[in-house]
Amino acid sequence: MLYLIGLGLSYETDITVRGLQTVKKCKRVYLEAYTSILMAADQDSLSKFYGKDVILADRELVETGSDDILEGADKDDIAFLVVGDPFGATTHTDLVIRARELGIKVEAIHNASVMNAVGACGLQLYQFGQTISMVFFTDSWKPDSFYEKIMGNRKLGLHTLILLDIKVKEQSFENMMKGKLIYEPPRYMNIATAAQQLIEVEETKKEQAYTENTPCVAVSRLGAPTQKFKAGTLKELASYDSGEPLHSLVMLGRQLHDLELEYLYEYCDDKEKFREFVLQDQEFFKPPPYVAPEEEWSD
Ligand SMILES: C[S@@+](CC[C@H](N)C(=O)[O-])C[C@H]1O[C@@H](n2cnc3c(N)ncnc32)[C@H](O)[C@@H]1O
Repeated sequence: MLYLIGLGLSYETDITVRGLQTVKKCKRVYLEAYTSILMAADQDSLSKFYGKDVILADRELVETGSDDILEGADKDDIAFLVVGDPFGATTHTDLVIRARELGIKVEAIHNASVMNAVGACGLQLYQFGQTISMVFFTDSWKPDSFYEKIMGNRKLGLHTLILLDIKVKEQSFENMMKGKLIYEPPRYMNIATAAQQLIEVEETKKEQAYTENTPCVAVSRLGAPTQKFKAGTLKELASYDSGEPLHSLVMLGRQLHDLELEYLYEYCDDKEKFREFVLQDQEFFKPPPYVAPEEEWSD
């Protein structure tokens, strides 16, 4: 059996009881180590906590070497650990499809994910539209397909959860050209970079999917002891020091409920100013007032 086990967001002890019992009985335990990190634990502390070896599974192993992970899983139990929930954000459906092809049974043991824990900032999950991902821009590569998705969400008045790039086991262009297998230190996008890149894209597109005064919420280290939220405009967050990773950003939609706004006041510098920005931003994509059709009266 292949078990996909969610680890939750921060501590080694965030695993569920059933998840832990399962890990303990598995012959091999893999830790997916490239789409997220546990902020208060690592491979060694997990290994110690479970009392068994934990094998790091990088992107290459998961995407091209999945048969190694699945070897023997028709007879033995194998665990594949995923930070958050196995089906949160980046899903591991490829691995499940491959297991099915090989006749291997699969079971998922779920846990909290950024996709639901983000509700801790006070915004209601029901009011979110499509989630988007933002990658680090380079001088020559600035992928901006997220812009249309934000536009779509904002037209419907919905909030947008923006997940930020993580770069692990990346090679520099120079080392790649020289054929040297040297990896750069891991990089995690912070809130200021994400806000600056959003502003840069709007300045290029000029379609006003949002403006630099659009209110957003910075969500840092959800579920960790140092969890923090900051509400402000994109421009304000473009110079915000968000500290250690991980971070996500939420851009507000027009349909902000009064209770959501009241909750956010706790995280902004100036309530009145923030409220003004919210009201101003709600003018975008506001549907025209309803006009009843003229009734046709016939004698
Ligand atoms: C590709 S997603 C993986 C999500 C994970 N499987 C889950 O279910 O939570 C990784 C991105 O989600 C966001 N993220 C994940 N955990 C977070 C946390 N605890 N606090 C803030 N953002 C987080 C970050 O932007 C990070 O780069």
